[in-house]
Amino acid sequence: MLFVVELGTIVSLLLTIAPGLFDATGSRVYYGVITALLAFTVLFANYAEAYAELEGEAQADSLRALQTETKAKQLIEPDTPIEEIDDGDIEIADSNEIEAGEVVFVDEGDVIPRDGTVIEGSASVDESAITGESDPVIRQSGGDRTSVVGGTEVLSDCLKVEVTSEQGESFLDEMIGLVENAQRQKTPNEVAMTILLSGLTLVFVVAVATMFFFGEYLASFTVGFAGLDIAELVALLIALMPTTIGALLAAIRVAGMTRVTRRNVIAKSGRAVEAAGDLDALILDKTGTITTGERVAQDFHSLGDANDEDVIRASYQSSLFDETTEGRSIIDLAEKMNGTKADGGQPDGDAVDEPGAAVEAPRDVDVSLGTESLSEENFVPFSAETRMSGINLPDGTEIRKGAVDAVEKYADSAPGKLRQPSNDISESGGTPLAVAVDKQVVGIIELQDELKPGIADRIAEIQKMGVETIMATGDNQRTARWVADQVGIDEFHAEFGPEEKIELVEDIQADGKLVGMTGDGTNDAPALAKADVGLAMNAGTNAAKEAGNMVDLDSNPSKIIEVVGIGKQLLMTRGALTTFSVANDVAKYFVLLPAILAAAIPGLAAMDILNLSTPASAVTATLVYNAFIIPLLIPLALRGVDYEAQSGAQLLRKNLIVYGGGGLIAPFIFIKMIDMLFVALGVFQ
Ligand SMILES: Nc1ncnc2c1ncn2[C@@H]1O[C@H](COP(=O)(O)OP(=O)(O)OP(=O)(O)O)[C@@H](O)[C@H]1O
Ligand SMILES: [K+]
Ligand SMILES: [Mg+2]
Repeated sequence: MLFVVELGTIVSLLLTIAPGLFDATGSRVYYGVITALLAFTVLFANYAEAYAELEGEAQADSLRALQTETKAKQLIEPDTPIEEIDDGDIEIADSNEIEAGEVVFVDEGDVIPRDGTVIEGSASVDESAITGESDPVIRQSGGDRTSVVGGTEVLSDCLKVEVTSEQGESFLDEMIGLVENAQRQKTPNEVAMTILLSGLTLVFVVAVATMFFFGEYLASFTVGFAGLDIAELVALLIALMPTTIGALLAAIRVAGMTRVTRRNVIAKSGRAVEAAGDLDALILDKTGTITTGERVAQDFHSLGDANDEDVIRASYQSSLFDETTEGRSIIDLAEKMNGTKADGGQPDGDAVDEPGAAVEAPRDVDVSLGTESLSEENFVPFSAETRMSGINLPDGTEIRKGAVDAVEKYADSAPGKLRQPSNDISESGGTPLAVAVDKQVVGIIELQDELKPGIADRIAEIQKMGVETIMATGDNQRTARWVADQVGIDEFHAEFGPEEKIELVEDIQADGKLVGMTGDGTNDAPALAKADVGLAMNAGTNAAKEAGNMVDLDSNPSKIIEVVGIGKQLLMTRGALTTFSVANDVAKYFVLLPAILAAAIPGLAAMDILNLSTPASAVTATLVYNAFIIPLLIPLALRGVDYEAQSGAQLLRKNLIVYGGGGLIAPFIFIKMIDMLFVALGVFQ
């Protein structure tokens, strides 16, 4: 399209130099003015594109500024336990010399040399360099918070990190490349739109060319009419072409991506942002997305012949090497209860973590937690597939804890009483974990989580946008139902492992729908990769970050709700400006046609509702409007049209009225005003 405008500019430039060319009759000044206005159109359209590229460079530069060179403490013997590491075990190296697979020690105050996975330790890390968020975050081995980003600083405690990326291939390097690329790359919708615009352009070229020959034909028998003016026909062609939207497409895309980046989300492609705006369904997991994810042990319940001590001891032992949030909290609670008497919380001499610390349910227990002989080799880590974790004691005793249905299947016998207490826990939104010793269920651990503040409102907002909300959780049916009811989610699936999550994504896609999903775990990675919008958490695992097409640097899974809003706004802005642009073109047609053809067909004067001073003034005023509307609309393209959560049909209607109606009227008003200005200034008289 821009090419046609450029050609038109050349034609009118030729006329300016040699006004007699192509039998034209206008003055050199007139053609000069037309040439200048066409050149401005080209300039403004290029400016909008160039702006898009500059913005991409600026974003890439700000990411580049985060890359720092530091010293790394390489571990000579990677297996050295973290608490035994001293100066003799480390070798200082430049961070750029470290290779993937090597293990480094990062102490309090050190900068993490490169991206990696925490393999031992738990520390608070200042990630403000990449997230801008000043609150430190916890990074720890095991669970879903294992990934660390090079350039961030350990504030307290220390970590053993296995480096996962080669020099120049870190998360940031990759993001820089993606951001630079994404700014230039057209999205599939944009490509489709460009093809449509090119098609329209072709139709207009043919139509206007036909008009020229029609003019020649009229001239052959009309006295005093020498044919249509070539420069005026070029002006008509360019006024008719949807130049406005063509020029603004790139700026609209970049503005959308910039808005996403400002929310601390890195979108790997414009396509991802656009897809977010078109989502039909959104899959959210429960723990950590709808709830805070701080699923903490509150109480132990014994069942059958077992007593509280048995349950606490078994829970404690099975959690000793369990580095998940749940596992750590079980250890905390068991240590608190051990040595806390019901009569006043007096410690009785055994190991007490925080003397006098508030305990939810003080018990009269004194458990020998019996951990002396346990070692990590006997530990059975939690997995989302088994939904259990545990330990095998040296004497052969097997202890398992996990989701009630999973433990029931695993155990030989479950006391009949198991159902009632676990249902009670679930029906208040808690998660019961059944504990089994030698395949006999001995009790239940009560975990409690909290809903994220404001989550119900955010879900309602998504639903208002016409997006179906689906919760898929590994937790049990009752807990899932309770949470789903609390937050008003449309549909929920419980007891879902990673396989079922992928199948769910595929099932929805099979209906031709676009699906979004958030996740952080290695187990979410396949489903994240499958989803049309996969928002991975920066704090999550590296597998998830690679699989998703967006990464949230703040690791806030409900951020996808904002991304959906931004995507919708992007699509709406594009829709609104397209409507406006096309309506403009229709209006310009009715201004120009009578002006250009009046000499040939006097009857057309009736169409000239604006009653413009002269045909030359009409052509010039239209071209002024056509060129300057582009820079005038750049701010709107960048800011985005006002947006509120509404269904697609409502939005479409509003769009048509505001931007379609406005687009029809605006040219008439402005062109008339420019014409009046010309009259006042005495031009074209
Ligand atoms: N450390 C653990 N040891 C044993 N069982 C666990 C542990 N953590 C969680 N579980 C049980 O396994 C179930 C499945 O966990 P998973 O992480 O797949 O899903 P979730 O965290 O409950 O839910 P979501 O999919 O919404 O994040 C949990 O609901 C819980 O019953
Ligand atoms: K136009
Ligand atoms: Mg989980």
